Amino acid sequence: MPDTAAPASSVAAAPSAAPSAVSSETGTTGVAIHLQDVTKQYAGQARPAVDHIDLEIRAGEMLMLVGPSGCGKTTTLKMINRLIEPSSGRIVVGGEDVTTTNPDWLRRRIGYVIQAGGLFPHMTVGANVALVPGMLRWDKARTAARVDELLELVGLDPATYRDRYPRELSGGQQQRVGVARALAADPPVLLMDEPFGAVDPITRQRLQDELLNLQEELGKTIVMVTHDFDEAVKLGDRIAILDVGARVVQLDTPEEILANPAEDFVADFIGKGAALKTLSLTRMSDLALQQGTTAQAGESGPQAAARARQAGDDHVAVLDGRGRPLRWHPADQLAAETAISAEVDEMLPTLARRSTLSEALDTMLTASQNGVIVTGRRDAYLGYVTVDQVMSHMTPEAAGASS
Ligand SMILES: Nc1ncnc2c1ncn2[C@@H]1O[C@H](COP(=O)(O)OP(=O)(O)OP(=O)(O)O)[C@@H](O)[C@H]1O
Repeated sequence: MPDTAAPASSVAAAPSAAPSAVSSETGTTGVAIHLQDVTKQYAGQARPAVDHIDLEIRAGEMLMLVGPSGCGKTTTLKMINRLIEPSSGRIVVGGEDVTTTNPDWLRRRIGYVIQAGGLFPHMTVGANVALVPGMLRWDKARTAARVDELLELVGLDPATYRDRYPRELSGGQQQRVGVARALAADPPVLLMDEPFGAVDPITRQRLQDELLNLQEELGKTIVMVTHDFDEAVKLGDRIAILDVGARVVQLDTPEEILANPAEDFVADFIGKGAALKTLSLTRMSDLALQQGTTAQAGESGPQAAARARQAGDDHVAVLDGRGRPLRWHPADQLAAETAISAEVDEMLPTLARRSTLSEALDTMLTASQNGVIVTGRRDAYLGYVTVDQVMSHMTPEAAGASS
């Protein structure tokens, strides 16, 4: 992957009239992208890196590009925002032929995220996120509000992180800032080139979950290059499997690719574990969530305890003011708290509703808990599932049926 840092003009987003808020009501949602007979011939290379590719990416979908090293994934991705100029063919984004568009303008309409966030080390987190608003000449107040809103959106407390430098953040936090920066001007399209390639497996899983939750809220069109087929299965609405010259060997849902690989090439690529991987296709959202009793920090303990007793629950999920889970608390102990404390259990096992059942089992085993909390948009509590629910879903009789 011939990539190091993103040039300033490639970091993100939308035309100057873009709305300033990211929310399901006002946010810009995805648009379709169509690569029509696109070829890239690099100078001095015997064969085109991308050879007459035709690819339709649907509005609002997350499309994963996978394939062997050097098959042209990154070249295909970068032609969409013209970081690489196609040699021939047409690329249509949101109904508009962008092959003739001013590339700078185009790159502001298309968010771009690379490994480790591609942050500028000499700029604070806030300044990194404010890059595109700066280019679009937003005024100070609007930019500052937007920076805080985006940091919040990607799960970083603005007051804590806004003035830090990238070196003062973990890899996962840097990656979140990279996503915030790419979303700054609310672009309809996000291009992601191995965004989670540089982080450890646990952080990677968390970032994937966060991206799924974020995407549920934002509905962008996301095109992502990954080396990791499991990541493609987990995140992709559809997966494009490419061979040399970016030949599209199969373009379909993860379920369909695993069940019916189009060619021996695909079967080899997805590996012998395909049958097992189908287990990873069942998501938490396929299970009936248990609602449980919830209580908000600050409210009366005895009242919450009484609600739990009435519902027959011996534990209560304590939530913060935004509905995010803080901890599990034994109901009988709550009865002694006049106002329920906002104490956080750092080890509380939580998963996004689009996480897979194998991840749920992993999480429960790691935390030695027999249940896991399921969160949705902005990490808000949705309910929980128990280890028994997960196990019963994994028995052969349950395959194909939803509980
Ligand atoms: N700037 C360049 N000049 C010449 N050849 C290049 C250039 N960039 C990429 N290539 C070649 O084009 C082909 C496709 O490269 P590309 O980076 O798109 O593949 P990829 O599938 O993303 O690879 P990887 O998975 O290893 O990142 C490779 O053979 C590569 O060597």
